[in-house]
Amino acid sequence: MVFKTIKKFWKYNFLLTFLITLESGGIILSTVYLSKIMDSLINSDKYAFLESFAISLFLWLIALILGYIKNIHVEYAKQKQVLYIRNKILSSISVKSYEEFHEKQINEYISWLTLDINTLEEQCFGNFYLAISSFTLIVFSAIAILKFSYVLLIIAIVAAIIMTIVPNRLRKQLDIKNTSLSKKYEKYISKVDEWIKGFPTLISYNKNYLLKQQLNIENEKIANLKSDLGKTKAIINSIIRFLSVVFQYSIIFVTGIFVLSGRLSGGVIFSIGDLTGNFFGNMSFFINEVTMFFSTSKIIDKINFDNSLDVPRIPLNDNEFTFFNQIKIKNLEYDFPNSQKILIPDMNFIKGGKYAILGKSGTGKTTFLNILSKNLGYTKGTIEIDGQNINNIDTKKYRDKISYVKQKPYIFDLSLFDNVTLLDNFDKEKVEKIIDKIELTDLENIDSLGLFGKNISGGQAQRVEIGRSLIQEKDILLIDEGTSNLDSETSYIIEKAILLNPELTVIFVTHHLNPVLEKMFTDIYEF
Ligand SMILES: Nc1ncnc2c1ncn2[C@@H]1O[C@H](COP(=O)(O)OP(=O)(O)OP(=O)(O)O)[C@@H](O)[C@H]1O
Repeated sequence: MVFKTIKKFWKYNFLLTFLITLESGGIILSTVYLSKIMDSLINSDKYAFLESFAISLFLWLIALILGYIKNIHVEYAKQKQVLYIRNKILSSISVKSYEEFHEKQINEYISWLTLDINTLEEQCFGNFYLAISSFTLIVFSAIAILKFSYVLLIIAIVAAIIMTIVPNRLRKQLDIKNTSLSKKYEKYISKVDEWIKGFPTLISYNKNYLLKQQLNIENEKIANLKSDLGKTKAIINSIIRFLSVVFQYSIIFVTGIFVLSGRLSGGVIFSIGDLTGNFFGNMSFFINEVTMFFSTSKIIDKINFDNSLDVPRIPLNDNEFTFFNQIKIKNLEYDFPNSQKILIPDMNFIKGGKYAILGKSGTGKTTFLNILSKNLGYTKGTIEIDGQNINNIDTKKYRDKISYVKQKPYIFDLSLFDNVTLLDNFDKEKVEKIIDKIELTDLENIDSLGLFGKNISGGQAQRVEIGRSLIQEKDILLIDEGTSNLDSETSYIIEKAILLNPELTVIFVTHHLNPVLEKMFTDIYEF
């Protein structure tokens, strides 16, 4: 994904490589002029001294200006590319079905969008531009060294090869450790989320200490992994630095011999000192940067981007789906991955009918509603709507006809209005009518209901969920104990309003069937 991104933004990257190359050229050329400055001093040549001094300074200033322009654009290009990957991650999540989404822990997704993307930004893209800069400095230093003596260049090249090969095995270890740290972070976020959210429960059982105890176990694991990773990085760094010092001194030694034997002028020793410093310094930077670039670019590869291709998935059946007559459930069975089996009784739901589903806890009522709303796919038995198996109906079109009030309502950190409309453009009057119907007018002026509905009661949250499904005006309404937290008077008012809608087909899972409303149901099924 990282390479694809770099390719996609090739114009920026090409421009930056060009700027970096010019900057590096300026730096190295000014260094070459150092030997000229020294030679002019040795020869007491005033004019040559002034000329080479001015050129060297001028080249440095140019390199500084180019560096400034480059730095600004590096940040811009980095952000563009990170934004692109963020968007790709969001697309890959957005196209997931209910089942696909639940294959992973929710916090893994959060980790992709926070920790992983930050690692990419800092360590991967950051190192990419640094590596280009180091590489161009190495190449220009090599050319400059060649200008003085090919023997010196041969030593430099041999050194470069050795420095690249020696810590190779350690580099592979670094890859593995980086990937396992990223996975550990995903689990860590899950744990933090789990125990922080559960803290109010811990308080009421006087078990506050569990928060520290449980999270400290994870903290220690992360700390150990990080220090282990740091050790590997430090060893690689030290090996490269050691080799670079050895080779740098070798070159200065050989240059010294060449100067003493008259093959090179005395001033060269000054340039060669800087050039080898540049060559080996940047060689060790380059190796580190490339190592980090490759090891962190793999972090994002665990995300399956294939499903986020810009083309939409091909619908199973392109025909508009309309519900005319009846839904038939026959021999339906659901097997959970842990081999838990749910057997669902045969049922018929006629259009406009009102149905109650009763049954003991754990008998599969929620599972059935999840299958009927196409959240879960089924393999055994059939669900037919007007004779058409729902497996053959395009999921999006199917959901345009069906609303599902879940057992546990989810409230966003938005106003009541936005929570009901889910940011859709509904007519204001229509929304107000619904808010009135679910008896929540007193919440209308609150800025936000709070994350997970922390500013409202459990019963109010349930009513928001009901309002959300009613405003959509779908043909079929599934309710999973949607009024269980309401007082009997409010639940009576709301249930009655729903049951009085002649167009709506209602399938209502409940443990508290109101005896007065019982006669309004077309049929009652028992699980
Ligand atoms: N993701 C899952 N993996 C494995 N088993 C599950 C999963 N979800 C539910 N179950 C099991 O399936 C059974 C049916 O659960 P379901 O939530 O459908 O029951 P229910 O009738 O709606 O219960 P309640 O009335 O308490 O809401 C339960 O025994 C539950 O343990």
